[in-house]
Amino acid sequence: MAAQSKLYLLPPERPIRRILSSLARTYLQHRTHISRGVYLALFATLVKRIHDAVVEQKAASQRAADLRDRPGTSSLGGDDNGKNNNNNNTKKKKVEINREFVKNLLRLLRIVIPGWRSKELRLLVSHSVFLVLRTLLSLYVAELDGKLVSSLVRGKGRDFLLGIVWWMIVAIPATFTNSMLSYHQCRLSLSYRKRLTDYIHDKYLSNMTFYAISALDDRIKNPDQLITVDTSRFADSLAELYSNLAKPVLDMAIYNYSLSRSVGGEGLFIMGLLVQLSANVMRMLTPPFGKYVADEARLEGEFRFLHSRLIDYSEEVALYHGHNAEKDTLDKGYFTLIKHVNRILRRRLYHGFMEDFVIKYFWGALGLILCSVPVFFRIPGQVTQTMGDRTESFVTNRRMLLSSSDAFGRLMFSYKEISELAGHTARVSSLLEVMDDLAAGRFEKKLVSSASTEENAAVLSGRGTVTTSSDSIEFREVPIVSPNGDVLVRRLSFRVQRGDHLLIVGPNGCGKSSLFRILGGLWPVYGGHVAKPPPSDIFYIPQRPYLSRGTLRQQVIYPDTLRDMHTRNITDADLYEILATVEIAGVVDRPAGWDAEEEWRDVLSGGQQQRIAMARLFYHRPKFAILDECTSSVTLEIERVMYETAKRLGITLMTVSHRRSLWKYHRKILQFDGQGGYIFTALDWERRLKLEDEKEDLDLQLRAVPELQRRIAELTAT
Ligand SMILES: Nc1ncnc2c1ncn2[C@@H]1O[C@H](COP(=O)(O)OP(=O)(O)OP(=O)(O)O)[C@@H](O)[C@H]1O
Repeated sequence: MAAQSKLYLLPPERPIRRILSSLARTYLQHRTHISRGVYLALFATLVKRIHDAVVEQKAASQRAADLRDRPGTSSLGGDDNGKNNNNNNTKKKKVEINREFVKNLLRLLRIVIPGWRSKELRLLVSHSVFLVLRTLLSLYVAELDGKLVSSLVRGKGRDFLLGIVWWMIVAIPATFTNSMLSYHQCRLSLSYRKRLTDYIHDKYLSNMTFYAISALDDRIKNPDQLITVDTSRFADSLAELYSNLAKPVLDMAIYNYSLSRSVGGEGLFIMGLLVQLSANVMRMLTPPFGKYVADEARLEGEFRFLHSRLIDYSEEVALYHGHNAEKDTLDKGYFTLIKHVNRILRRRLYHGFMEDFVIKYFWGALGLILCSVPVFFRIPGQVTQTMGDRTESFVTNRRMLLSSSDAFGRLMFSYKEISELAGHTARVSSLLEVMDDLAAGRFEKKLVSSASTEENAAVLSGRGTVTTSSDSIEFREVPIVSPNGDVLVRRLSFRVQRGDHLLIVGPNGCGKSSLFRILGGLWPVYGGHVAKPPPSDIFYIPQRPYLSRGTLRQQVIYPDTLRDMHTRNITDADLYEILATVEIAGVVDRPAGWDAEEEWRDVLSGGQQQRIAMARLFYHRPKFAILDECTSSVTLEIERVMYETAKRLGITLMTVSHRRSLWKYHRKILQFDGQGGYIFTALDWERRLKLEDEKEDLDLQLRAVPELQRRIAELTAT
């Protein structure tokens, strides 16, 4: 053993060499104990770091909980009786590889890999099997390479040829493994995306989150981009990272083990330290790529939104000849995006330069030094004598080292990839977090200055109640408050029973539509009590009717499906009759009839769209209908037909309109003055019309007075 542990230094004459030689001898005598000590120390450091991290994580969670529980920073309730969160200090989150990232990533991982028996885990396992297979094959190829070169150096043609045959045979499983690896990566990415999209869709389309996210909250500007693009990028990045991390880690472990056997564990350890040191320096100099990625995704989303806005309003913009103004807006959006992308490119350039220098050249030199160890030093337990053996060991070691340093390089590069994953994780997590907050009734919106007055703040801190089993609609002392804290009406009280057709009037922006948003459960109730029938008994028709994607039939029965229609025993002939009532049955005469699919918003005129919306009301026959300026584009005759049919079907109408022609269909009136006041009373429409006519006459006469005075003055002067 002592003889084996002898280290030969060439040449060992000088005193310093002698000291080194005796030190080496002492080391070799106690080699096992020293190694155990070093490994134990490393293990203790690792345990301590993990313990510190856990303690700090707990403290951070406690701090976050304290902040959330503090009065004034969170709101109560959900759906109908929540209230606004007045916390305007929207946190600017840093995108970094920190505990927050790990926490978010773990949450997303639980979504994309929901359990031990999930398809995703099975895919990961088989992916890992192929990863191990590939590393083992590469190891075998490294040894084969060494043997081939050794046979060449020794001039053994038969061995060489045999080696080549093996080389070709190994190529078959090797190439298959490579293809399977990329196949698994793509499958994993797709599965992750599907899981995440399903999860987000479930949340986004429940509790009216899709409405609240844009109307009641300021934090997410473009949920469409987050759901479509960022989710996909996160899935790609996660699937890619697994192979980019798992493979190099595995490679490094296996290659380093094999290398340590031929070049000695000490050399490898020292080299590992040097590499770690330089890696730390590199990490410190690495720009925050995660934040850059998140910012780029946000800017891209904003730029896309500007384009989709132009498409939505193309007709209006074209009629205004607003293309130059729109071009300015688009150019500005694009410029901001490109400026950011250019900044990232420049950072990548400097970073790439540093990375290449350290990884390829500095670590390459270290590798060569390491490979030379068996040539200049005798490693305990190794017998290296002939030129052929030395060549074989050098070639094998060099190949393994190249693979190992390539693996380490990839691990280093993967720091950048992890940063980018942190960016995608932050984006997707922010969406999930906001959706959770909205579901719990916590909103963050910039408030108007008037919201901070004492009186308004008192209104905003209140909380109302809602019941959904009433046969009438009643507001009892309910404040009308816009999402940004503007108190439009302090206490509104009225009651509409079935048959009490209600007309709502008032100046623009006084809160007429807001009343319906509160009634529909879109806005929170800050006080008083709202009693209403269940949602299925109230139907809403806006001024600009919503036309969904799908067939003509689906436009009339929306949001019912074909199956719902059949359950209700309604046929196409019934639908035709409904369309005939509002004089729009002609649309069915298209070639595909009821099954015609078009972008209905573009192919129907404004008036036709309003008629379809009215037909929808007659199909559903609810107990109450909210008609928000929904006849503004149709003739008085069609309007008459619409109102009379609705009343005949027993629908109680709540109309917002400035048209006098509609007064006669209503019994009650709710009149806002635009200053926060209102009158709720019976509507004697004939008397009211007469009074309005009289008032208009007097107004006209009053307007003529200055002209008459001027004329009298002229006549007096002459
Ligand atoms: N999502 C929103 N976020 C913030 N403020 C809003 C929102 N929707 C409406 N408001 C504000 O609430 C106020 C009342 O709006 P509302 O739509 O109820 O007016 P309206 O009386 O129906 O007016 P009009 O006759 O013009 O339709 C307006 O000042 C408007 O700016």
